[in-house]
Formats: sequence, C-alpha cells, structure tokens
Amino acid sequence: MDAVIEKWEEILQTVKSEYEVTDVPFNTWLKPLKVYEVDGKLITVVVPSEQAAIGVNYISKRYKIPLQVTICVLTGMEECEVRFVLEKDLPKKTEKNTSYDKQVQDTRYEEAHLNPKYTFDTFVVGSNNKFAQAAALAVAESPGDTYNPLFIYGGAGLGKTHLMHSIAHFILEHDENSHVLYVTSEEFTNELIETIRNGNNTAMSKFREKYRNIDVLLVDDIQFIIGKESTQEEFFHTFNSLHSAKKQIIISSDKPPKDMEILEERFRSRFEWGLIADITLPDYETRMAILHKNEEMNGYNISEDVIKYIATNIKSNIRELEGAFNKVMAGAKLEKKEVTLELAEQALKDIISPDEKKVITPEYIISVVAEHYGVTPADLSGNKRNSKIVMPRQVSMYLCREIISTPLKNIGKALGNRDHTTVMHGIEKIENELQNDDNLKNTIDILKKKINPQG
Ligand SMILES: Nc1ncnc2c1ncn2[C@@H]1O[C@H](COP(=O)(O)OP(=O)(O)OP(=O)(O)O)[C@@H](O)[C@H]1O
Repeated sequence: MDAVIEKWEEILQTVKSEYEVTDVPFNTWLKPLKVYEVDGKLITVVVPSEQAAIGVNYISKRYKIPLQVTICVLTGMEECEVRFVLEKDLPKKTEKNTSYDKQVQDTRYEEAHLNPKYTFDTFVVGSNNKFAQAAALAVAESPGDTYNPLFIYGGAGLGKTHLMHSIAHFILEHDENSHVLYVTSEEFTNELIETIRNGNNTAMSKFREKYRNIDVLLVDDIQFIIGKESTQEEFFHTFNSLHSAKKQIIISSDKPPKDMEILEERFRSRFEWGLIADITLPDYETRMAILHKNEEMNGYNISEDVIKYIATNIKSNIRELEGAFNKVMAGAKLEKKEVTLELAEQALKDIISPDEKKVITPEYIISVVAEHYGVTPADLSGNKRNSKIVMPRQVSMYLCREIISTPLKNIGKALGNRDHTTVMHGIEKIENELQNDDNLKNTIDILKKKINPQG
C-alpha cells in the first residue's frame, strides 16, 4: 500500500510522459487525483467533487489503463484495479484515514511552495538575526494580528527566505485551516504577465482570487518588482485587499524601504506600517553554530580545526558558508579521505582568497543560475537533456556571453566541455525566445541583478 502512495507523484508524472499527456489535461485531470486506500489489488482514487459532471467517467475511460499499467511497473504489483470515487461520495469515516489525510495535508504544504528544510528548528539564532527571528516567531504565532506587514531585509544569502518559510511552516502546522502562499516576486510577476497575455477576464479573476483569498502571503525579494508598472499596481491592490481583511503579509528585500531608491511613496509608507527587521552578517560564533548544525543534521563528525577554518574564512554569506562546508565534504568523499585541515585548505583554495575583490566568473554565473532554477551546477555541466536542465544551461551560456563576454570555447569548458557550436546554438535559442517571451525577459533581468547587483 505504501509503495503506491509513496510513488503516487512519480506514477502521475510517468503517465504524463509515457502517454504524452500535455500540461492542461494533466493539470486538470491527473494532478488533483489522490489515493484514498489500497486494499489488496484494489486501489481507490479520489476525484475532486467539482469534477462530478464528467470527471469520474471521463478519467476512468481515458486514464484508468495507463494508471494501472504504470502502477504495476513502478511498484512491482503483479496486477491492480483502479477505482475512481468522487470526494463527496467517500464513506463517512469515524477515524481519520491517515494516508489520505496526509496527502491532503501535503497538498496544502505543496501549494504554499515551501522548502521542508527551512523551519525555525533548523534556523540558528545569533546576534545578527535575533530580532528578525523573534519578530518572525511573533508573526507566526498570531498572524494578521501583531505586525502587519512584517518586512525582513538583508544582504544575499543571510537567511531571509529560510525565516519566511519557517513562519509559513509554523502557521500551517498550527492552524489546519490556514491558507498560506509563498512566492518570489519573480513568480508573482511571471504569473501576472501570463494572465495578462491570456487577455481574458476569467484568467484575471482567477489570479486575483488566488492572491486575495489566502490568509498569509509571503513575497520574497520584493525589490525585483520595483519599476515594473503593472506588477506594482497589481501587488498594491493585493496588499490593500489582504491588509484590510487582516490577513498577514510578509515581505523580504535586500534593503529597507527607506533606502529603496525608486520605490513609490505609497509602497514605502505601507511597507513601514508594520515591523521592519533586518538580518546582518553573522559573527564568528554564529558561523560556527551554523556549521555545527550542518554537521549534526548530516550526521558528520568533523574535527573542530576544520570547522574553525571555514568559519574564520567565509564571512560574508551563509549560503557560501554552507557551500564551502559541502565542498569540503564532497572533496573527502571523492578522494575517500578523512576530513583534515589540509584537505579543507585544498578543497577551498579557490574560494578562500582573503581580501580579493569578487570577480564574476563563468562558474559563479552557473552557480547563481543553478540555484535560481533549483538545480545544481553539476546538473548544468552534466548530460541530462530534460527541459528542467536544458533551459537553465542555455540561460547560463547566454549570461556568460552577455555579462562577461566569455569566449564560446570557455563557456563550453565551464559547462562540462561542450563544443562551441552547442554553446552558440544555446545562446541563439535564448536570444530568439527573448523576442517574444516576457517571462524569460523578467527572469533574465532578475538573474543579471543577482549576478551583478552593481551592474
Ligand atoms: N540562521 C541560519 N541558520 C541556519 N541556516 C541558515 C541561517 N541563515 C541562512 N541559512 C542558510 O543559508 C542559505 C541561504 O539562506 P536564504 O536562502 O534564506 O538567504 P536569503 O537571505 O533569502 O538570500 P537571497 O537574498 O539571496 O535570496 C540557506 O540554505 C539557509 O538555510
């Protein structure tokens, strides 16, 4: 039983790819399906009640066999029978069906778009973030009540996103009816661009319904919507509507409102209505504590010398601190060696170069792009060819050329020794798409600012 539930997402995705189901039918029919129970070879799948009119019959006719085949292939069951039931016709239960409820619960988490690792439990409190953490906890404990909006600001990689997700997790755990939505300002903008492009009122009403009928809205990196007229306008109304309904808003930015140069006064004043909290650079003790936490969470046991070496040398950014830690661990694993100070020095020789001004290299661009798209630099230099990887790979090629004029040959080298014609093709592809794709334009714009904030 567990195998079907555990692999349910994979089963749906496999049906999508194997049977060439395109996005719209997939999102309409397959994605909302949940497993209610598995009884021997009989699998009961729940169809949302809104689909009553055609849902059960249509889904059964079109997807029953593909689902049965895929379930058998992926779980090793010899045979199975899928039965579809409307949510409203489920038998009344006195006891909760835990696996089904868990899936429903998980959907709420999934809809909120959260990283499961970013919680208050894993957030190390130090003098640099004590105030922001306390403010975040107060807001999590009584959303919409105390500080609205909560505005968190600080430099790159210092824990703003982690803290925002912690608030969202806390609220979801403590209030099972609460609807929470986390978005980056880029996602908000791109969704709006898409809605406007569709050009119909239904799409716009849906967009508004989505953003205005929630209890907690978290918008990360708000600085990227400044200057984007229609996004600003829509966000302004979203803000007002939520705020007047006493719904909690949490915003993050790289600067406080007073220092955001081209921010309109109506935003500045609203952002200052609630509480403004900053996160600054972590001191040595906090850096040590974060590294120890990483060590503990990964079940490592590393010599104190190594931890001190990393904490002493990486000061400006917790993301880089974690990156350095991971690099040392990866180095040890690769060479099958103990983690010694010597090995750490060797592994970090390119990162630790005291007092050297940060130069933008192809490797740096690739790492920023990878993080932005939620993949790893190794994925981008590897051989995978699915769209989740190919697109960011081509974006990296384009940005290396655009920002630092890297020769095609060197871009290819930094991306797993690809030849220059592949790189040229990748760059042209992005240039062509930029002609018509406003979402991509927005993303490229944000990436350029992330890579070179001064540029
Ligand atoms: N106090 C902390 N305790 C534990 N981990 C932390 C802490 N602060 C940051 N981190 C970790 O550092 C990494 C970067 O943090 P995060 O993404 O939250 O930064 P950010 O301020 O949102 O950066 P950006 O502005 O670039 O989006 C994450 O992996 C996060 O878990």
